[in-house]
Amino acid sequence: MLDHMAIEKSYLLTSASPCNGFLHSDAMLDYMHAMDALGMLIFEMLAHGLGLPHDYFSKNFEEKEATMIRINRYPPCPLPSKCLGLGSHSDPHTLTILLQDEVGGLQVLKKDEEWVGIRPLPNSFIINVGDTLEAWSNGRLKSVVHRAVVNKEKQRFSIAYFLSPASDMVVDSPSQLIDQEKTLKDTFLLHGHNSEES
Ligand SMILES: O=C(O)CCC(=O)C(=O)O
Ligand SMILES: [Fe+2]
Repeated sequence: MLDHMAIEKSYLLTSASPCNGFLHSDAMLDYMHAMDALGMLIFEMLAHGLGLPHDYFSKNFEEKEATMIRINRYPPCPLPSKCLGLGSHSDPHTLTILLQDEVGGLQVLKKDEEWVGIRPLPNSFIINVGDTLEAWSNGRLKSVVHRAVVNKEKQRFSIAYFLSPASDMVVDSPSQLIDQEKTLKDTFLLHGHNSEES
């Protein structure tokens, strides 16, 4: 079952992570399959909202060799302002489905360059549009810049599932999303933020 999935594990700040048992487990594979299904549903809703055929995005995700999962662990830090949790970045993929625990630490950069904390909500996912989907939608969907900060008391976990189409697929904006105001050139004007992570 693993052969069509690329699994990347990343333990931030430590290599002694209690996540080890989860990797390669049935629970992990079940989780990834559930995220694939949720991702396709979201793609269909986005396509509908953009006036595109319902499978416009989702039909490109048969190949999953570039889709990956990452488990992030952020240990507590006595001097949080001096610690790098996960630095400022946008996700380069299409969609990120992020599950975070109750600790909190995710922040999003608003247009006015202010960082705002994303309060954890029980039983919920955070869905990020990535750079590839921003380009694919000719800039209609925005890839958001975000980071994760740490705190003094509690360790924090998050699980990020990054959906990607086949790695050799040419991402081309549909003609329905190109007009006088949104010329195709805009597609390539992705914000210059660093996508060093993910
Ligand atoms: O841990 C978080 O809340 C953010 C994780 C993230 O942005 C990532 O893994 O790309
Ligand atoms: Fe991210």
